[in-house]
Amino acid sequence: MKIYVDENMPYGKEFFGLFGEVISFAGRDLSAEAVKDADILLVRSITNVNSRLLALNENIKFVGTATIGTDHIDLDYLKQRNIGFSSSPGCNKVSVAEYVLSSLLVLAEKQQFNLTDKCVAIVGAGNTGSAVHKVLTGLGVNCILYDPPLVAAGDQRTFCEFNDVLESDIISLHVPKVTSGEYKTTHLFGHEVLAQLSSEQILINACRGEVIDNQALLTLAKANKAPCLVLDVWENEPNIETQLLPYVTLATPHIAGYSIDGRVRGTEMLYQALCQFLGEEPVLSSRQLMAKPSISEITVDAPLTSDLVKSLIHVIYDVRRDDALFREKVNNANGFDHMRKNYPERRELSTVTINLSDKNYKMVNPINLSKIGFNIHIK
Ligand SMILES: NC(=O)c1ccc[n+]([C@@H]2O[C@H](COP(=O)([O-])OP(=O)(O)OC[C@H]3O[C@@H](n4cnc5c(N)ncnc54)[C@H](O)[C@@H]3O)[C@@H](O)[C@H]2O)c1
Ligand SMILES: O=C(O)[C@H](O)[C@H](O)COP(=O)(O)O
Repeated sequence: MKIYVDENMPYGKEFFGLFGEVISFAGRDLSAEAVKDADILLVRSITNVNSRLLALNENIKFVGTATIGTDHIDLDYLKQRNIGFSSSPGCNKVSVAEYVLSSLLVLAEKQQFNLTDKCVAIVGAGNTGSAVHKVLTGLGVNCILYDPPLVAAGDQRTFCEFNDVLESDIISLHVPKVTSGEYKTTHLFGHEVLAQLSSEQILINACRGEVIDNQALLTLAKANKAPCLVLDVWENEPNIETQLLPYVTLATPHIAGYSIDGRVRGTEMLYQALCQFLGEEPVLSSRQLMAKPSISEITVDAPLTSDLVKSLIHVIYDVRRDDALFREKVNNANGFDHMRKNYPERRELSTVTINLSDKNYKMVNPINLSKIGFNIHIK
């Protein structure tokens, strides 16, 4: 069996080599000719899988994407051809939440505000939106949720209206790319909506670039009328509108979900889905493959103030590293993809145990370190 696996899928050879010959490929330039003899095709978000890519292939049985988003896959076409499919829902939701958390801590420090005085509107309350909700409420931050499809589906949580979103101090976007229909998300934040926001507000996009009209944003930014921006995703990646960069406070090349834990989880979820598709029992897990994190324990001997909690989070992940690297590399040839391909190791907070005394832990109310993601060991 020939299994074509994107070269940026960690442990792809280890997991998928168990089924047959693994052929790795660069995701952006995959051609129909190159995959014409694939039995299994495993991609990331940068490969469009459609009738054009699979036109020369008569054997393909299964397509998988090690990502949450599926907007690069023509699911109707796969169904028509009876090709099995799996994505990796939720694989990197914690990584995205930790990206948002780090970004807000950086902005609170830079602009000298207290996050617990702010209201965060989470647009899209699925896997990533809910993970963002969990970490922020773990810090004691007030959040509201906006998600009309979930309201229509009977989700019992409390949801707000779009007007409430526009009035929030901070807006964080977590919707899929949907190009048509009642719940269309492309240019959900177009000129008219963006023009209603003020420079006092913060707008974070860590879902898909097309959810914000980047040209409208640039026009408003040039007129000093844009909100404070955190952009991980952009229209037309990797050929993004670089004129936007000076107006973006934290800018990164679509790496919010790039903790190694999240990326490996994506591969492992595909492995499990493929085992199920082929009727085989899984024999390998990421635990057997992944290295121990370089920091696995931190001992805290003082009362946990919010400043100390911020330092703990930033020891593990500080988005300023990625923002600096991006600004340094973005104008090089293939700068956007180069940084994604060579992304420095980043672990999730759950790989770290915080040792602290019962007395010091009680001091952190209303901060809940476990909800934020750390393991806690009370001495
Ligand atoms: N930057 C990154 O690295 C990164 C990582 C993971 C996911 N993503 C993107 O984030 C998206 C969301 O991921 P998820 O795991 O939360 O997906 P999900 O499917 O679990 O949740 C998406 C939610 O958005 C809601 N939604 C859909 N249309 C909406 C609309 N018009 N208005 C408000 N809500 C709407 C859905 O009802 C759903 O609850 C993915 O589709 C992917 O594109 C980006
Ligand atoms: O949808 C997702 O899971 C994310 O956008 C994912 O992190 C994108 O990473 P890529 O597949 O482009 O490497």
